[in-house]
Amino acid sequence: MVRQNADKILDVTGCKLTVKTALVRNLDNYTKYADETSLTTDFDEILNDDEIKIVVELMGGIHPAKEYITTLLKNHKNVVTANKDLIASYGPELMAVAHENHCDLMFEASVAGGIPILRTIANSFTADKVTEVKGIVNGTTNYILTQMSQRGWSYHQALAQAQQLGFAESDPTNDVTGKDAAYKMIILSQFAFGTQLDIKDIAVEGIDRLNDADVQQAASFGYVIKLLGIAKLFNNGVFVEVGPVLIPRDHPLATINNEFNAVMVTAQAVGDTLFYGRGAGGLPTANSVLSDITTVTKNIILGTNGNLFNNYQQPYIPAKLADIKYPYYLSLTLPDVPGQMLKLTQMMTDVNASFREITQTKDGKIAHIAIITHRMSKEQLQTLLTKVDNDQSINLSAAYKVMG
Ligand SMILES: NC(=O)C1=CN([C@@H]2O[C@H](COP(=O)(O)OP(=O)(O)OC[C@H]3O[C@@H](n4cnc5c(N)ncnc54)[C@H](OP(=O)(O)O)[C@@H]3O)[C@@H](O)[C@H]2O)C=CC1
Ligand SMILES: N[C@@H](CC=O)C(=O)O
Repeated sequence: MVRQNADKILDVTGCKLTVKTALVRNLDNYTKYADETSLTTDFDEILNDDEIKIVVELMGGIHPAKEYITTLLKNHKNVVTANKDLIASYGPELMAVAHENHCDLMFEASVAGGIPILRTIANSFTADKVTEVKGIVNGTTNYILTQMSQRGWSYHQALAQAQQLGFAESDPTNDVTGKDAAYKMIILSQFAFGTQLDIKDIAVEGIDRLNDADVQQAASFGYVIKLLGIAKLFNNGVFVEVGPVLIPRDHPLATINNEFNAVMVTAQAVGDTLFYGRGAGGLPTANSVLSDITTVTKNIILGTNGNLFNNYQQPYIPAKLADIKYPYYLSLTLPDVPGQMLKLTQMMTDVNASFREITQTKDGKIAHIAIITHRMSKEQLQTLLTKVDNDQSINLSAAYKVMG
């Protein structure tokens, strides 16, 4: 992209960009690039090169990326990164180092790949109050769910293909367990609400324990299951969660397939807005990296480096469990003997919850029950789940939020 769009970049920024040096671990693996850029295994070669104004970190992981970026910023190099693990965990610390050293630290590609969502929230929602950001922010899991439901692929076949296509992280554990989406939701919350959450503050569930039976059951209720990140204000308290969610079939988020991502930002004045695009893959991600690089370049020309990518900072006040309300999908099995359903109904009544839809199928002496509840608070849900957990005969396999 730097080469192909060199003229346009020159027109817009006033600079010709060149990829001068690439840091690699093993020179032998990268000889095919040796003609177009200088390769090194020595980080100091980049650090001490005064001609290099912007360093792009795309190695991933926390270490040594954090140490490299800190050293670079302290040595007045601007940094662009796509590293959500690092920014979610140490973003404010690194941004402070950038600011102190009058450097830019930008990370548009860290959330939703090719969708320019961070700069949009930072610039275009400044004067509005964002009340919710929710969406599909992991391309790998959305690709897996799509291939499983549309092509009948197995989970492992779909994951292997997502790795092959370059969507998955080098270790895909964070993708499938929801941790990658959680990191992205932490960054989105920084921009939307100004708050810095820790991954420990967030309930995170992935698709690795999702049952095909629940996908089918959700479909017969009229829903599609997607791995959704939700960051929402309830009475001004912040609630962030990642997990499988039942989305009504006709909702825009239900139609997002493959590696595509979509982020819905809701704000008081503007209402709902939806941003859609490829959330993973080399070129879409490169577009976001290049948008950061060209922004930093313009700042270098204007002498305006050192402004924070996100200026909004607020204390983190968690939402109260009693305020967080959703309908829930519950999937349970219990012995098909008289009195069991009555017991379950009593447990629901005890926590003031009620059924919106319920279906029962039988498999020998076991009854499978799928329920959609009316809206209930997280506090009610937790009490109900504890009651179910304490009952030896009832086995709960899924408790997912329902949208709408
Ligand atoms: N893939 C995607 O769609 C997206 C990725 N991202 C983020 O972008 C970053 C890169 O992702 P991706 O390209 O998929 O990851 P890969 O694992 O495919 O590539 C990482 C590269 O970094 C190199 N590397 C790792 N550690 C070092 C080191 N210590 N020194 C030098 N080189 C190193 C690896 O080299 P080697 O050949 O030696 O292994 C490899 O070439 C990650 O932070 C990821 O989360 C963000 C948005 C989308
Ligand atoms: N592994 C990530 C890549 C982009 O962030 C994903 O699948 O979304």
